[in-house]
Amino acid sequence: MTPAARVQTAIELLDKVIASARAKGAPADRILADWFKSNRFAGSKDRRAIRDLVFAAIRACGPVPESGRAAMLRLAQVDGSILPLFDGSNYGPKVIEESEEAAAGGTAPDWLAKELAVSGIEGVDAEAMLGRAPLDLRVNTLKAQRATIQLPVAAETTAAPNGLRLPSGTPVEQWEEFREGKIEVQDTGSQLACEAVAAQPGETVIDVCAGGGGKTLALSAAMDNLGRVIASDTDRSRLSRLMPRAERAGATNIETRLLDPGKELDALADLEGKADAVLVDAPCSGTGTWRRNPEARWRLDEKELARLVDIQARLLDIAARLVRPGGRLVYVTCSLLDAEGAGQFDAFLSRSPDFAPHATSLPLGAPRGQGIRLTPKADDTDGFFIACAGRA
Ligand SMILES: C[S@@+](CC[C@H](N)C(=O)[O-])C[C@H]1O[C@@H](n2cnc3c(N)ncnc32)[C@H](O)[C@@H]1O
Repeated sequence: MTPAARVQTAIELLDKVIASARAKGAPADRILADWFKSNRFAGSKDRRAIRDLVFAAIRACGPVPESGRAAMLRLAQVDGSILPLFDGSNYGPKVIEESEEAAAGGTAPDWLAKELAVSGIEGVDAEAMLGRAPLDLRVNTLKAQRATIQLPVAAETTAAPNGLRLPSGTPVEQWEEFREGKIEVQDTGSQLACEAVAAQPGETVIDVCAGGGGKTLALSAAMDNLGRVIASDTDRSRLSRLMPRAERAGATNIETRLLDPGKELDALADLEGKADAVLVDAPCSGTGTWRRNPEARWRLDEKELARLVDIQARLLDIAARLVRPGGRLVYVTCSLLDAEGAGQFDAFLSRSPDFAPHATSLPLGAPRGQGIRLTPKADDTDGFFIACAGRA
């Protein structure tokens, strides 16, 4: 493909990404993967170039762009090499007309940029939310040790006790060490959220929003397979991915429970007041993960944020009932918004006289409210809010 044809293809894919974000449909990654699968004429260099163009254009636009072409014109304003490719050549984008306008830049749609600003994220902190994420691994201590594991390429250690860092795009999923369950792909922030649970061998730990089990597996490893990890979620398909992963990781103390939305406690009733620790890795806006999913900011609106804030509050109250006296509750969101983080946790503490905040000591992050916040800018991790409270 010519460079101009790659730009035109990226424009057409951006149209699909924008439409999908508006309809809350498939993410950009999936849209690209589907297109590459059904357009085999695009070689690996074309695919890489198209992918880079699509994601660079997404990052370059703040609000949802009018069209893929407007998004590419915005990228052309910040990357001079693209402008001459609007040359009207065969398969290339047509020449720019005088009346054409580029999409607006910025970090996010205005309302969201304001929410971030009142949460202390603006300027360089906001820009870093759209940087590129490294590839972080967690060495699974059920099968290997960070100090001795041999990997095909050299990796840096991270601030997480079992963490390693590689350049993004390293094909770790093809490595034998991955297939053997010695390593898991997990962002450093996510690993530190598991550290905050301080799960001990022999304990009963509930991971209320376990999803595909990224954190569940880390909890099980921390417990050396001793005790119980109960992994629950309302999403059957996510939860169904957990047990095959647990098998690969050699994690044998995990049980799963599918929850009924609105009646979550029904499937957990036998554990009321019994858990040593309950982790609520709550559904959230994901504003901390834009480095990986930059178009996620186009999916969110005020109504959706309010819906998530309500669910988080409800899940905190459910989780509180599961904690035994003397036990602990850990609240985590991969969001940088106070409404989902410090503010949400303060509100929980003020309506829960049985619970008092616990100091959380982590090697990264800065205090925010009663918890700790990790940011892409300061910590080079996904953005996270992490807080812990103990039950009297
Ligand atoms: C941030 S994700 C969890 C990620 C997971 N803990 C991990 O580390 O891979 C939030 C999860 O909450 C789940 N969820 C949404 N509503 C829920 C509810 N009412 N009860 C339990 N889980 C819920 C979602 O299905 C999603 O898997």
